[in-house]
Amino acid sequence: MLLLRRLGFEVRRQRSAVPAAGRGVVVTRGVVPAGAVCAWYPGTVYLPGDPLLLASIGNQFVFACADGVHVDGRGGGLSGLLFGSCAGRDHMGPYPAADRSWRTELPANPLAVGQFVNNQSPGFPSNVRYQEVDLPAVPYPLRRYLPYAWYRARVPPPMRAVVLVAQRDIRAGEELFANYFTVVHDS
Ligand SMILES: C[S@@+](CC[C@H](N)C(=O)[O-])C[C@H]1O[C@@H](n2cnc3c(N)ncnc32)[C@H](O)[C@@H]1O
Repeated sequence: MLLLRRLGFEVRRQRSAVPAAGRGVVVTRGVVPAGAVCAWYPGTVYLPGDPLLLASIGNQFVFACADGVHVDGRGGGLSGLLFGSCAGRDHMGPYPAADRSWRTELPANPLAVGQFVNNQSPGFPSNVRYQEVDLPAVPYPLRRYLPYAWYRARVPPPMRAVVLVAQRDIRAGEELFANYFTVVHDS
């Protein structure tokens, strides 16, 4: 409801319209205007060379950025444990280092569901695109809202984020589809 009031739309995980594709992300209310950020792709962020092999086994949620950085958006299993561990390691005094709730069915940031956006396919053309964003130094009191943790300790800013941007107006009832092989990088 808050999302609808603030942004004019709401997105949720739901069964995909694509047969056998599992769940996807659907606009459930309002309209996502063209150019709006409509989801975040959360996860543990791996720099090139970081050991992702074990966490990537059977994992459909590893997002490869154009520069060799990877975001592991799987909320369960080893991936989920690693995210919790890295976020716990980076906790600073009273300030959580990250929003850990994206791994649950009720993420505190309702936009942190981008890892469930399905790939375009015949009859289901893409209506969103991935955009990599390098966030400048985020003050500690605000990091609790970010669904990201570095795998590696003590990585200086910027923090990598991946968001999904609407390519056109997307109306209630429509599912979000991306092209898994197209990424835009902005610093
Ligand atoms: C990042 S996950 C997306 C969320 C996934 N649908 C789920 O329910 O967990 C990517 C996986 O979703 C499925 N998927 C995505 N797009 C698809 C499509 N167009 N057709 C069939 N399966 C798809 C594939 O199994 C793929 O490996």
